Amino acid sequence: MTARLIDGKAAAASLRATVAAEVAKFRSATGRSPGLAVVLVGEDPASAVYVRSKGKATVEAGMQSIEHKLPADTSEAELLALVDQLNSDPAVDGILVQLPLPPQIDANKVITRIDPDKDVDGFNPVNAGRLAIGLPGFVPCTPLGCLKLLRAELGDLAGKHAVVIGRSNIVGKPVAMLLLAEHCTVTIAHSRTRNLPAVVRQADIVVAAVGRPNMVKGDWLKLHATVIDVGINRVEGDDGKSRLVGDVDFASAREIAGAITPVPGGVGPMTIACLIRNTLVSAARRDGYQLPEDL
Ligand SMILES: Nc1nc(=O)c2c([nH]1)NC[C@@H]1CN(c3ccc(C(=O)N[C@@H](CCC(=O)O)C(=O)O)cc3)C=[N+]21
Repeated sequence: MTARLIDGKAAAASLRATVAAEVAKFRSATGRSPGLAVVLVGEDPASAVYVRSKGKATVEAGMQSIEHKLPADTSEAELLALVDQLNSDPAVDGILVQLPLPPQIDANKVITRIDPDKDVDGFNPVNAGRLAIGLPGFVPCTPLGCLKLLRAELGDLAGKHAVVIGRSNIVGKPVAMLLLAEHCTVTIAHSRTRNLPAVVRQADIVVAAVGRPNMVKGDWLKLHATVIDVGINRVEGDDGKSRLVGDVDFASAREIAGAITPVPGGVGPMTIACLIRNTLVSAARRDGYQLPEDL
């Protein structure tokens, strides 16, 4: 039997509709709209596409989108000054500085400068620390999207063995922290892991976030494992056209997995839905407004 497809596009549409309904209530209660500031430095075409879809999702949810496009030669000091200005702007509830940044700018410095209580990306060290020790804060959007898909698919995750492949600060580490908080047994595998297929074969849940096209093969999987593919790799197909593939070899994996996310249409759309979710959560916290617990 082939795996169930986990429809991230549908789950994202549903989360976005829920957020939009809550934004409408927030607006009538407080008289203002949540605001998300997105900062793009330079003109990397992929980043420009993402920033556009974030802006569109923000407006569709009834929130205010504040876009700052800066030239590629912007200095670190100029970007830090903009972050300071957004930190102190009461209309701004969320700040996202699109990564990657040009080489003259130290991304860690910029991320650290964002007010942790406006850090809807959850990349500031304060929010990474809050997640690690179980305090409320902002959880990075892609990991949160993965968790929401897993909960919808599996329900309670307690006791499941999750193998996270990849240890980045933006996906691997935070997704591992979230799964640990859900009482999973968590293994973090990476490029130096020995006998990766044997490690992955132990997993009830596989989260692949390494950025290597089609790396995880079907015969690495335990029968009926749940597979979350975070990879978004642009590759050239047999027809010479470019297409998106994940970190999981979808064709072989779907024959063994119990459920699997496609690429595109899996985790990606959830990332954006969670961004607008985090922005609403930020606005609500800043105004002392009560949202439903399970948003
Ligand atoms: N500060 C910061 N925060 C981010 O969250 C952030 C970032 N920088 N830099 C770039 C990555 C990438 N990212 C994606 C968002 C949506 C899709 C998405 O919607 N993907 C669609 C298709 C996209 C397509 O067709 O190109 C899908 O997978 O179905 C993918 C990737 C957010 N990022």
